[in-house]
Amino acid sequence: MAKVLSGAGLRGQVAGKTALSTVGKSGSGLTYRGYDVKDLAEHCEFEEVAHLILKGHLPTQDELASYKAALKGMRGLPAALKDVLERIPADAHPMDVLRTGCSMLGNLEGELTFDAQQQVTDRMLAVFPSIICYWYRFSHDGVRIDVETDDDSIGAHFLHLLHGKKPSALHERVMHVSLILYAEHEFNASTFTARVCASTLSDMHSCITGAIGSLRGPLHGGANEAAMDMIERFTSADHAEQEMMGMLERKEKIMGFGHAIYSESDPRNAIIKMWSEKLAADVGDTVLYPVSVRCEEVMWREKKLFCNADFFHASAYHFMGIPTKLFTPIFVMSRLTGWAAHVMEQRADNRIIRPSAEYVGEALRSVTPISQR
Ligand SMILES: CC(=O)SCCNC(=O)CCNC(=O)[C@H](O)C(C)(C)COP(=O)(O)OP(=O)(O)OC[C@H]1O[C@@H](n2cnc3c(N)ncnc32)[C@H](O)[C@@H]1OP(=O)(O)O
Ligand SMILES: O=C([O-])CC(=O)C(=O)O
Repeated sequence: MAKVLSGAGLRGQVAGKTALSTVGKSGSGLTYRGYDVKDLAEHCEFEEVAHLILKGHLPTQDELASYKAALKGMRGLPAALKDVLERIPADAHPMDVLRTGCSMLGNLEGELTFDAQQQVTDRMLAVFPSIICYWYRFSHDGVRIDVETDDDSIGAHFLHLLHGKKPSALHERVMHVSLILYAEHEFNASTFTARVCASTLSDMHSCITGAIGSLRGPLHGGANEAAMDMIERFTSADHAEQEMMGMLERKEKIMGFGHAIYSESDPRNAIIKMWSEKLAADVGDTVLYPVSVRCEEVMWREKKLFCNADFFHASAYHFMGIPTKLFTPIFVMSRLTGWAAHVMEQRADNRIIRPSAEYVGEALRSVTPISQR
């Protein structure tokens, strides 16, 4: 049964055109430029998908090699950006760090004309893992890390900087899958933020900085972090069930479940769940994965609510030793591709986005002089 899309939150209203992805179309849950996300997650590396989304086609072997080499060469941080990152306290939220980092990059290496849009996007793609890990390691471990690794991929670069050693092949593969799953999703809240900003003919860094702010909230990208905070409180599957029933009775919102567009499942869930199970076996987990599975069962049985892309990302990232507060920044490292491609698409056929409001305030009245109020 299709979800009824109407009501508040602009639900069900077409707000523009896109050739980038389809969300919730029957027969293919999610496609990027016509390719099923399942197919992409099975056969591709994230950089191939980034190339597809940003440059319009899946790369050849040579194109991929030169794209990766170009990205590898752009991982370094300007000194002024390092200075800024070193001043941000350890208890800041990493999403705020990334928002500031992106904005500062716009001051140092601004997009002077739209001809530079691909170049500034590639630079952000290469440097976001460096920004987040440089700040994290400096503020938490007191070390100034060298961010210019020779890792083959963005995901491996991130894990290498975070843990100080090259990741295993399994972890690198999971990062590819995760970044592919998060890369693009039509007119979600953060992408729409980016498009609204783009429609004023603003610069790429402003569009992306705004989108990071929208992704941060727990109703959107922040749900992977919120889901982890919840599941790590549960000591067993039975305990999870008992607590979930209480939360449902109290009508609490349970993060990582439900979706604005999908009605019965999020096609990304089965994929990340399968990798979470593999990682659980790899680390010998006997609690977190069974807890997560029970949460999924209870929510479906009680409310017909299903896991969205965020829920099994929580356990998967945890099994790879990633601190919970870095979960949503990983989403940014990936969704940047979708955001930037939407900015480019908006610019290519632009009209300022400016809807109307239904006025529900006071009728016309006159101002009483301040002495008489
Ligand atoms: C990658 C992503 O951004 S995916 C989304 C990540 N966000 C989350 O996981 C946060 C939790 N989920 C939610 O808050 C919502 O499901 C959203 C924001 C994703 C979608 O919101 P909406 O489209 O407004 O949800 P929808 O209209 O389907 O809600 C129907 C009912 O189910 C309830 N519901 C929806 N999701 C949940 C949930 N996770 N837990 C409990 N109840 C829920 C709603 O409160 C609503 O109840 P009501 O009719 O009594 O008011
Ligand atoms: O589409 C949405 O509303 C949220 C979502 O799943 C995403 O942005 O990946």
